[in-house]
Amino acid sequence: MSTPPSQRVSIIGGGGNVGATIAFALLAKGVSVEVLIVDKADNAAHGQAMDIDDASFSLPGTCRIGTFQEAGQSDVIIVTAGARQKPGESRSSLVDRNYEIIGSIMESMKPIRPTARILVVSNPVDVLTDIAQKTSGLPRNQVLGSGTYLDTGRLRNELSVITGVSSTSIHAYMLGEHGDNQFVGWASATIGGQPLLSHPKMAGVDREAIHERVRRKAYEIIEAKGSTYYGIGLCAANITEALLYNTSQVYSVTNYVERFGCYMSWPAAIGRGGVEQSFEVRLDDAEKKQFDVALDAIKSACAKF
Ligand SMILES: NC(=O)C1=CN([C@@H]2O[C@H](COP(=O)(O)OP(=O)(O)OC[C@H]3O[C@@H](n4cnc5c(N)ncnc54)[C@H](O)[C@@H]3O)[C@@H](O)[C@H]2O)C=CC1
Ligand SMILES: CC(=O)C(=O)O
Repeated sequence: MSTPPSQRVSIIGGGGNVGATIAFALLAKGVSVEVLIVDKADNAAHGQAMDIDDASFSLPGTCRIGTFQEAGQSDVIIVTAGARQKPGESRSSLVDRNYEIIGSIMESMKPIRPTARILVVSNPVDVLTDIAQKTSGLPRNQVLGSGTYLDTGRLRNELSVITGVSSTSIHAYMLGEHGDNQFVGWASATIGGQPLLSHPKMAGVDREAIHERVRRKAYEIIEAKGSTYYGIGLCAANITEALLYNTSQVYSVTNYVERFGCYMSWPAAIGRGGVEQSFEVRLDDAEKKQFDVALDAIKSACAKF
């Protein structure tokens, strides 16, 4: 396509696996957007941008390499830059390596367009989203993270196999933290208006085993192939689509929840302005305890920066 589309999405860290996969997923979904790949590794960014743009010949979007200044003027800025987990390593252990990267990226992009929306994907995503908001200076609703959207997809796939219902028709969320303290919102989960737990095929199911498989899925993939990128590629593309097309889709993203007093992975409606509504989710007593652990972990990590 010779004329770039009018909306621009920049991916900082797009020279790496996650950023490049998000770029490809956005274009492959048919989103009419100019994607800019920005990375401190120029050569990797150049290569990824050329390779991804090769896929655009039959699509409405385009892809090219970009600068930090151009990224700062984009409609949506996606951050995937930084270290990733080694096998067996937790997401939270990345914070010391990644928090300075987030701060320096925000500085390099300034002045940031006041209407830009920032989507953080780098880990630990809940804490880094808080740092991105503070260092970018943008309003809280315009700075969000991919949160437990990916974990929610993993959960719904598990539940789909058990119940025989499409994962898109199962309303169940992984909540709290995109990390070891994520938990399943069993008490609020429904299928077709019916509580999930009253579905006949859920009787006798080992719920703790499901929770553990979802919680450990990233570890398992990283152990086997070094990193994860396809799942998050599509999740981030879906969130970006909601931001560009004002769809008000509900995803469990990292968003600032006023009543919790911090960023947390929690269901929210996403539209052009960023986070439009954050929802109250009914928790049972066991889930309330898990919630407290996740809240405490995020708050104490954020307090260090
Ligand atoms: N939130 C989620 O669900 C997921 C998050 N991730 C996270 O995404 C991040 C990226 O993972 P991968 O793409 O696999 O890593 P990668 O190593 O393939 O790519 C990281 C890229 O960041 C770039 N980079 C580093 N510092 C930079 C800076 N200051 N400015 C610009 N670019 C910079 C590197 O040059 C590299 O190209 C990790 O933190 C990982 O944990 C990964 C999968 C899922
Ligand atoms: C790496 C990571 O955060 C995930 O795949 O969930």
